[in-house]
Amino acid sequence: MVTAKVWVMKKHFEGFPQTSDFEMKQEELANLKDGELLLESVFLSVDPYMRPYSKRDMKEGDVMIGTQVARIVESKNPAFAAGAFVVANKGWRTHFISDGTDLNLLPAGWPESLPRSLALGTVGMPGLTAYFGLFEVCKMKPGETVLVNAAAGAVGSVVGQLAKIGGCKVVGCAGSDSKVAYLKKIGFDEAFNYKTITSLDETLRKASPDGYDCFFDNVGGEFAAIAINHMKKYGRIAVCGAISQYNDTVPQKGPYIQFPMIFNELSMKGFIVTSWYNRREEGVKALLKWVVEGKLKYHEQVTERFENMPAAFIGMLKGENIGKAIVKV
Ligand SMILES: NC(=O)C1=CN([C@@H]2O[C@H](COP(=O)(O)OP(=O)(O)OC[C@H]3O[C@@H](n4cnc5c(N)ncnc54)[C@H](OP(=O)(O)O)[C@@H]3O)[C@@H](O)[C@H]2O)C=CC1
Ligand SMILES: CCCCCCCCC/C=C/C=O
Repeated sequence: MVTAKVWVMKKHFEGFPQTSDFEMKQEELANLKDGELLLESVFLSVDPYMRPYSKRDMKEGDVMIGTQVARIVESKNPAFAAGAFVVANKGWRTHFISDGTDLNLLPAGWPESLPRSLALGTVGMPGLTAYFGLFEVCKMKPGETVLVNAAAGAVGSVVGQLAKIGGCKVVGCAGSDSKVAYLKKIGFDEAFNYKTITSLDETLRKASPDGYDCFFDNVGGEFAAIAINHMKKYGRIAVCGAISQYNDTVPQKGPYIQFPMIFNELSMKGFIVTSWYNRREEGVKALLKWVVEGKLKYHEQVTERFENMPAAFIGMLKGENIGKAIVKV
């Protein structure tokens, strides 16, 4: 009999999540039936979507939602061998049982030199968000200028690098000087600390006096309200996230966007990455290839121990991560 540790959301978050909103519990797993697998989580992901999705989809006492890279400990399913690694969507759990239908094996030929945790980051859901958001939603073209916020994070750092690979000028912002230095290191043309500038309007104008063709928006709120006025004619905005609003208890009221939308004939499209998962394999293959070739750099903020899942989640929401926030069990 295997005992799994799980983290439940004890209480719905009010404003910023607190460690006291979580509780660690134990779950006894049943013996395996034919066709089933026993898996242990090796790396778990903490992501911004968990905050708004907890409000929309979860009730108090539910196991926290989330994905993991897991190792198959025991298999009674001929399609999966013990020892193989998969990406699963089983929530904050150390161990779980699956019938295999909801698992994705790591791509064949995953290089030994690459951390498997990349399957939760640059070569996983956040990387795919950047890939489909930039190429399909923004419809980025060579020679254009791309703006991205939360640029040093899991999605933003890939957006900037893919835009460079695609022959664009890239402007990014992040919340600390060390993040700005990281953006320069991975090839951003212009980068600034949005917390220390005196005027976002002036900074955006200086970084690209002609404006922006594409705006990959991870932040929403006031930043987006100002950035929209810097779009070029026929500019495209991918509404990917709104992290500046996830912990609000009172909804923000912003300036209205109709004038810049009309006068510059802008396109603005929200998207959810999983809607593109019919092309997941294509995206994973492309991202893995760029990583292996050294064209797509990655950084991970690894928190040790399953016990620290809530701290890692809260830290990521506060901006403590450069690159992808990961927990190593
Ligand atoms: N639509 C989709 O399918 C998907 C959307 N997303 C969205 O993409 C965005 C980025 O996600 P991801 O890359 O995983 O996360 P990150 O790795 O970027 O981590 C979150 C970052 O957000 C920044 N941040 C936090 N609060 C604020 C704030 N008030 N204003 C500005 N920045 C803030 C912090 O960086 P800093 O120090 O720079 O402030 C923090 O490090 C999120 O909005 C997320 O919800 C992600 C995946 C899929
Ligand atoms: C099969 C993997 C499921 C992971 C769900 C990820 C959904 C992300 C959508 C994000 C929205 C905003 O952050």
